Amino acid sequence: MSVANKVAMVTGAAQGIGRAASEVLLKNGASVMLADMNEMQGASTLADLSQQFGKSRVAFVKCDITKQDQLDAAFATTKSTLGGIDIVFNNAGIGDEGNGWELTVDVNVKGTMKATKTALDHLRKDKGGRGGVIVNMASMAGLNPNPCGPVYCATKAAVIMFSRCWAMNPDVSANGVRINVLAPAFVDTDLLKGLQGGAGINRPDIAAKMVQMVGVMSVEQLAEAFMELVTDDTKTNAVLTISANTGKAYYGQ
Ligand SMILES: NC(=O)C1=CN([C@@H]2O[C@H](COP(=O)(O)OP(=O)(O)OC[C@H]3O[C@@H](n4cnc5c(N)ncnc54)[C@H](O)[C@@H]3O)[C@@H](O)[C@H]2O)C=CC1
Ligand SMILES: CCCCC/C=C\C=C\C(=O)C/C=C\C/C=C\CCCC(=O)O
Repeated sequence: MSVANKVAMVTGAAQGIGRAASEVLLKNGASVMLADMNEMQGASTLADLSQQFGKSRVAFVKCDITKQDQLDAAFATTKSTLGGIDIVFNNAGIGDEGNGWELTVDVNVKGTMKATKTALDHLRKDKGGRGGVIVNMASMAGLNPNPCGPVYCATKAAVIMFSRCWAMNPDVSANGVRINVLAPAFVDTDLLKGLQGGAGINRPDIAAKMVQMVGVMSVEQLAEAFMELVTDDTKTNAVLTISANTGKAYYGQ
């Protein structure tokens, strides 16, 4: 599927991987709603991307994915501002193993689940949508256990299983929706800088060794992998792993 003239909504789009994915969608002719809870960073990213791609194809909506009313409003605004919705990248996520561990569960698990269910309500043809594709952001940490982030790893494992169960539901495929998962290892973003700073994780010394051993990818590499899951119509219920040292591989294939 070509993304030209399609409409996408990307959560966590104000920076990092979400911003890079939004940029590549725009480069390939899509319109993009940048959804993020960080209004200040969102406004700055919107200003940059509007300058590059024009004001008519990109917009920002404040959306905390843990809040159902904000998700409902974000989807409604996407449709009214950009003329529909075809692609949803549920990318927003955090990693805090310390005092904020429950928020990690709320954002990564409950937020992603809420956003997926809301996306299905807007994309499914039997619900008035026009079909499309949902990509949910997990992590290789959801497939490979490590001692640094038990909560984070568990949340990403939940994202993988939740997404795969929905993807294989015949009511989803029969109504034109594909669901895929992106599961990267380390990427050069603020989230990784937090990990490298040792904030909110267990055994930062082990985490530092893992990062050194596995290597770090650019956000552009992630944007390219995301586009593969969006544009390849044969991909549904696919979990694309990607890491600096081993490259891309489809889990279980
Ligand atoms: N950076 C890495 O090494 C890896 C990141 N990931 C995943 O990629 C996704 C994006 O992470 P990065 O770009 O690295 O992080 P980042 O910290 O640079 O960007 C995350 C964005 O999500 C937004 N966000 C956080 N909580 C939110 C909420 N409740 N509602 C809406 N927006 C929210 C933030 O404001 C921020 O703009 C996350 O799900 C993360 O777990 C997965 C594997 C590796
Ligand atoms: C681990 C604590 C989480 C803190 C959040 C910060 C960064 C998140 C990074 C990731 O999601 C990637 C994490 C782990 C990668 C897991 C395994 C790497 C193995 C890769 C390989 O074998 O090539």
